[in-house]
Amino acid sequence: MPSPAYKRILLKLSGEALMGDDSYGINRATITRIVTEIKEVVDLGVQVAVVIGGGNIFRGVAPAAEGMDRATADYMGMLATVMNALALQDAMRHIGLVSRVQSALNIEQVAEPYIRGKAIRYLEEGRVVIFGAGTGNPFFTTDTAAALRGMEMNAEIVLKATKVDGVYTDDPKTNPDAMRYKSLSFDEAIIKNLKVMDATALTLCRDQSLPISVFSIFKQGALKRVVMGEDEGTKVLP
Ligand SMILES: Nc1ncnc2c1ncn2[C@@H]1O[C@H](COP(=O)(O)OP(=O)(O)OP(=O)(O)O)[C@@H](O)[C@H]1O
Ligand SMILES: O=c1ccn([C@@H]2O[C@H](COP(=O)(O)O)[C@@H](O)[C@H]2O)c(=O)[nH]1
Repeated sequence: MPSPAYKRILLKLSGEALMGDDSYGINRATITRIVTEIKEVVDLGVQVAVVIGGGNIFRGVAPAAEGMDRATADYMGMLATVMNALALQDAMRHIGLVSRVQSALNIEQVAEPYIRGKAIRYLEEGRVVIFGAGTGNPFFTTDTAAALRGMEMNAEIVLKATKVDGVYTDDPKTNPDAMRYKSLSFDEAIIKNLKVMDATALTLCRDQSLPISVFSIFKQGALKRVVMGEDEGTKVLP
């Protein structure tokens, strides 16, 4: 029986992926499928830390945020990720997966604060740690939070589970001729401005030699295939 390629991963889950076919919010069947896939890799002995995005909730209120002070809108976005983190934890509990939510914003009646040592301890105990509220700072994204927490957790790789099945030469949603990379370097992704992940996140990962794997969360079994080191999605490498 082949063993997983990684002992500890940082999984960045797209907030929008939780919508399933709905136009906003959290789709129950979709979140259940996603946590079931996470459980499969936890059952292989892989330590899993999760950073969750907020696009499914935040983009729904985006029209109201128009013209709003940027930092205020960003705090709203971070709170949206806390809601997703709680929903994810609840869905995990339903399938018998034990997790802990840590928030980068102090909201202690709702979630424990982010404490690096405690998070690492949870991972060593086989618990999934879900990081909410991104980095806790406006003007950043949850991709950057994934890079940051990935480094802090000493994860071997950041897995970006998103709506597309890899990094393309151009945005595949707007350019049907875009071609998918099997792998590419951080420098290439940054220089060509391939917007699948923001430049701050890419630069952080490059500087710390933390590889990234981009794959589709809609593709059944893709997470497990990436964890097993199989050919799936795109790898961004130092
Ligand atoms: N060169 C590219 N290759 C692949 N995807 C690209 C590229 N350029 C732009 N994209 C777009 O980037 C999107 C993924 O990044 P995005 O930040 O929007 O999502 P996310 O971080 O997964 O979600 P969320 O913000 O909801 O958490 C894809 O849906 C795709 O349309
Ligand atoms: O560190 C962070 C992370 C997020 N935000 C805000 O939240 C939303 C939702 O995050 P996504 O990465 O787009 O899923 C984001 O648009 C920011 O407004 C933040 O300010 N700081």
